Amino acid sequence: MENSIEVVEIQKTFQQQTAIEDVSFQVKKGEIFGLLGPSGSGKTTTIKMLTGELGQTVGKIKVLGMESDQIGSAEFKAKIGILSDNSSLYERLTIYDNLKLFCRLYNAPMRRIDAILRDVNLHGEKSKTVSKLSKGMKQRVLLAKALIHEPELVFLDEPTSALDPGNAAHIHQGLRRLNEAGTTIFITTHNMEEASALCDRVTFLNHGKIVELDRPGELQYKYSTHAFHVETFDGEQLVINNTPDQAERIKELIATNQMKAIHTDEPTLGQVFLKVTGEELV
Ligand SMILES: Nc1ncnc2c1ncn2[C@@H]1O[C@H](COP(=O)(O)OP(=O)(O)OP(=O)(O)O)[C@@H](O)[C@H]1O
Repeated sequence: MENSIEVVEIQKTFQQQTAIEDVSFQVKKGEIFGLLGPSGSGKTTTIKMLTGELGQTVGKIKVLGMESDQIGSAEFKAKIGILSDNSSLYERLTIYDNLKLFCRLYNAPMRRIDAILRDVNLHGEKSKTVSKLSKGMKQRVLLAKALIHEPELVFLDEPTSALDPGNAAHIHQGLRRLNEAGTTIFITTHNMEEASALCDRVTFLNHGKIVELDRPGELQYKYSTHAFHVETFDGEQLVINNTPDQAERIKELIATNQMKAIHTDEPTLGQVFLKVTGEELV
């Protein structure tokens, strides 16, 4: 399958400090790929290198077939969307007028505005002035701005960090629809539930290095003890190994009507991160 992003052994050093060290990965076309890591692990630095805002100190980056010398060009910018800390809006204009300006800038059809406003749950608020919006509302307008020109690849740096659970869920739905229509999505987050729910594959970044990369379900399986946690009607909590010699025990609990509940021992993605790095993802 074609790759939208190819990163080979990159390193980024700021003065004396190495922020990214020997990082390699590929993002397939049409994938939702999550870059996960705690604060300071290098997520934003990675996005900035992928979008041309920062150059890498060492290594090779290819995005949508373009190499470092073309990354950041007008042709490149027309094909990607970015939501980051640096994204900004015209505070004195309304939501609608902001999006109208960005439509003109990107040569996107004006009819996109209503559709994108519905996706970010702001259709009823389009006449409001940006300076009067809450942080979460501004974040949603910024997301609309990143997507207005229907880019084939979008970079979203913590897209739902300022949102309440209802609006985060609405954005997730919108991102899934966008992805189903063919857009590749590169997302950074330290929200493990968001990553599990959205991403086809995730990579864990810790102190600037990749420590895992796989499908969320595969990582959960890999770091599971594969035991069953059983609760009986007597209130007993049992841990039974998933091995052939333990099958009789489970059969007996069911046959004697003692089995109240049974769960597998799959860790959450956050617990996997803790197991891999010894650090909490906060
Ligand atoms: N312009 C810069 N100059 C010097 N150091 C920098 C610069 N930008 C980032 N760093 C350092 O690089 C490391 C990675 O920072 P980065 O912002 O990429 O982390 P992050 O994972 O995005 O964190 P957060 O989740 O808090 O946004 C940090 O130690 C940070 O201090």
